[in-house]
Amino acid sequence: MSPNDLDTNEAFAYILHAYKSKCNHKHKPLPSGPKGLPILGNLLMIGEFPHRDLHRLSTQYGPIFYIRLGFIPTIVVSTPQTAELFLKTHDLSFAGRPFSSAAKSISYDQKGLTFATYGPYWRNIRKLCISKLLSSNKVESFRSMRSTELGLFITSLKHAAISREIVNVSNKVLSLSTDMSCLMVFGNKSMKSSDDHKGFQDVVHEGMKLAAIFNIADYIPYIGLLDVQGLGKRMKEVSKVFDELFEKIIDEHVKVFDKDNQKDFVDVMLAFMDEKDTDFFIDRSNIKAIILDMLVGSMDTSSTAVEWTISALLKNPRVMKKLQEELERVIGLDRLVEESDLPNLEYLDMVIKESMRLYPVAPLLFPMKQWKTPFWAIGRDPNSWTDPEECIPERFMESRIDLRGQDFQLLPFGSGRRGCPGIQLGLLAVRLIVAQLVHCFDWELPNGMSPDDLNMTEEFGLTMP
Ligand code: HEM
Repeated sequence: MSPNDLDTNEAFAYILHAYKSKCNHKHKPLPSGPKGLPILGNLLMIGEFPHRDLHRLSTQYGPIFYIRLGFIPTIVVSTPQTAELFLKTHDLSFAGRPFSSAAKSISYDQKGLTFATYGPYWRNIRKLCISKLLSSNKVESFRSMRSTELGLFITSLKHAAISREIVNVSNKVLSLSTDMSCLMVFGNKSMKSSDDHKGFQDVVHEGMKLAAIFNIADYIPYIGLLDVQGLGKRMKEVSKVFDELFEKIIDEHVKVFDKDNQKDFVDVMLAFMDEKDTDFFIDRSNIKAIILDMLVGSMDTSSTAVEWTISALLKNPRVMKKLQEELERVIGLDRLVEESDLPNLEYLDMVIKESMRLYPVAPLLFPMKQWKTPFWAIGRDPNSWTDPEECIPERFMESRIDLRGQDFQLLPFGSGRRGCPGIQLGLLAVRLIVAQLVHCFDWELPNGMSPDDLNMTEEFGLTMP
C-alpha cells in the first residue's frame, strides 16, 4: 500500500510511524515524494520562490509528501486538513523550530521567541511576551502614540498629494511602521544603526532575508565551514550591527530606569533582568533577543500586509470604491479614522482577510522542525475557495472564517503553540493604516498605468514584500 491510498488521518499516523521507525529501524518506508539526489536530496528543486515550488510538487505528490533537503527529512503538507493535523491534532510533536545558522548567529543562539527550540525556555519567554508586552492593556497604552504617528504620516502624504508628487508608498508605510515599532519597543524613533551606510530598516530587512534563505549549510552541515553562499559573513555583519545597537539601547535605559514608570518594552523587561524570584528570569542577552523579535515581528510584517492590501485595492477598483463608500458612511469626510471606528468597518475587515488569503505575509509560515506548509497554496486551494485567484472580499460576508488560527484554510498568523503572539497589534496596525490611506486619498497608479499591468509578483523572504 502506498501513502496515496490512505485517507488523511491514516496517512498522518503513517508518517509518525515512519519517523519513529526511521530512528529505530532504518529501512521502513516514508511517504512518497520526488526522488532526490545523493547528499543534496531535493534541494535543487527549491528555487527563488520555495512556497511556489512546494505547491507545484504538491500538485504532483498529493497533500502530504516527503522530501529530503540535504540531510533533513521533511514532510510537506498543503491542504487545510493536513495542516490541521500538524498545527492542532499533533501540534505538540511538531512545535519545534529547526536548527538555523541565521537564528543561531542573529537571534542570540536561538534565544529569541521566534527561533527558540520548543521547551521550558520558549514557554517562559512566550508567556512574558504575551502577558507583559503584547497584552491588550499594553497595546492600548500606545494608542495615542499610534494616533500621533499616523497623523504625521497622513500630513506628509497630503503635502505630496497637493503638489501631485509621485510617492513611494511602500517606503513611507515601512517608515511609519518602523517608527511606531521603535517607539513602542525602546521609546525612540530616530535611533540609527551604527553602520553609516545602512539604515536600521535595511539591516532588519537583510536579517530577515538571511533567516529565510535556503542556506545549504543548514541542510548539509559538513559544508557549513566553507560558507559557499557567503551567508555566514553577512550574518556576522548583521548580528554585529544589531548587537551594538541593542547594547546602546539597554545602557541608555539602565541609566534612567524607574521600575514605577515603565515607558516601553525595554523598561518592562529590565524590571525582570537578573531577578531570580520571578517566572521570567532573563539576562541581557535574552532581552536583546526579544527586542529583535519585537522589532522584526512588528516592522516588516504590518507594512508588508498594508502594501499588499493597497496593491490589491489598486488592482481591483470596484473593491477600492466599495471600501471608500463604507469609510465615508461610517466616519464621514470631516475627520480621520480612529481606532474606536475599526469594529464598525465590516467591509474593511473582509478586505484585509481577502488580501491576507491571497498574499500572506509569511507564505511558508515560519520554518518548522520536520515539516513545512506552503500556506500560500492553502489560501488558493480550489477545494476550499471558489474562484481562488480572484479578489472577492464578499466571500467572507456570510462566512465565520476568521484569521486567528482556528480556520485552517486561512492562516496568515499561523496557528497553535507557535501562532503569532502579536496578532492583535498586527491586525490593529494593518486595519488602521489601510483605513486611513483609503479614507484620506483617491489612489491612482503612476504614469497612467492600468490596474492589469500592476506587477503582483512577490519577493521571497520570512515576510513577502
Ligand atoms: C500583520 C502582522 C503580522 C503577521 C502577518 C504575522 C505573522 C506571523 C506568522 C505567520 C508567524 C508564524 C506562526 C507559525 O510559525 O505558526 C508569526 C510568529 C511570530 N510573530 Fe507575528 N505577525 C504579525 C505581527 C506581529 C507583531 C506585531 C509581533 C510583535 C510585536 C509579532 C511577533 C511574532 C513572534 C515573536 C512570533 C514567533 C512566535 C513563536 O515562535 O512562538 N508578529 N507571526
